[in-house]
Amino acid sequence: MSLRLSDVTLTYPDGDDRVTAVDGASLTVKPGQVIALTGPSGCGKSSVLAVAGTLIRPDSGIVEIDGAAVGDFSEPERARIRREAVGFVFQNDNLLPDLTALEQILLTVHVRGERPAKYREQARELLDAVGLSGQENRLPNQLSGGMRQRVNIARALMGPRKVLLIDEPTSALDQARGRAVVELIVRLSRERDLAALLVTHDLQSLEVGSATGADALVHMLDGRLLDSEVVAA
Ligand SMILES: Nc1ncnc2c1ncn2[C@@H]1O[C@H](COP(=O)(O)OP(=O)(O)OP(=O)(O)O)[C@@H](O)[C@H]1O
Repeated sequence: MSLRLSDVTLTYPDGDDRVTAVDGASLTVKPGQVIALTGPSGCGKSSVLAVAGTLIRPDSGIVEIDGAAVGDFSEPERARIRREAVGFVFQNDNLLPDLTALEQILLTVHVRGERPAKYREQARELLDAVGLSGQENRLPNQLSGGMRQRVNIARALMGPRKVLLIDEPTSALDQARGRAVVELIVRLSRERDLAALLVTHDLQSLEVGSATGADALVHMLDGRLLDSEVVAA
């Protein structure tokens, strides 16, 4: 199992009190599977991603990445898992204005303390995989919104990834481009055996249960995960 949350609860301080953002959530995402998570603003979707990606320790419950219970890990070990095994795609592409598409991807290698030169070919292959071959020397302001999001996705895939966590990837895109980005995430997750958890309000782009769409849609309300609509075998 690549990503498993078991009875996870997360609270945040709220004045003298605490607010419950995630309330006993359990979820399994298998390798090659894309599970979409949806629900009203403030229901806890981003908090689920943060816990799943080891950015926040939950109050209780177990988070397993590739079979390892990461709650037992020290902070440096959790940081290593985050750098190596987990790819994040956020709503805004967060690309650095002075770096080319290829350099954006190689930056993740640099951050891991490795020599980027060794990974140039792999970074080029990733740009090919997201449909950006020939665009590697472009700066962000020379790319469209959809292309920037593709660089963002390629960057999240650099390294020995097991889990892909995606927060509202289509919010800055029109519907056709949004659908293409979801299709891309689904295709790459299946090809690379990644467990992908995708938060979105954009239900139209998901095409749940179709060949190119998410495998299942899980609704969230007040910190709780409700039944999923379609669950792939
Ligand atoms: N750092 C924080 N400190 C205190 N409360 C927080 C913090 N982050 C989130 N919350 C609260 O936790 C709850 C869940 O927030 P979260 O951002 O996970 O929801 P969401 O479903 O992702 O919302 P949105 O769709 O608007 O991004 C909300 O009540 C929110 O106000």
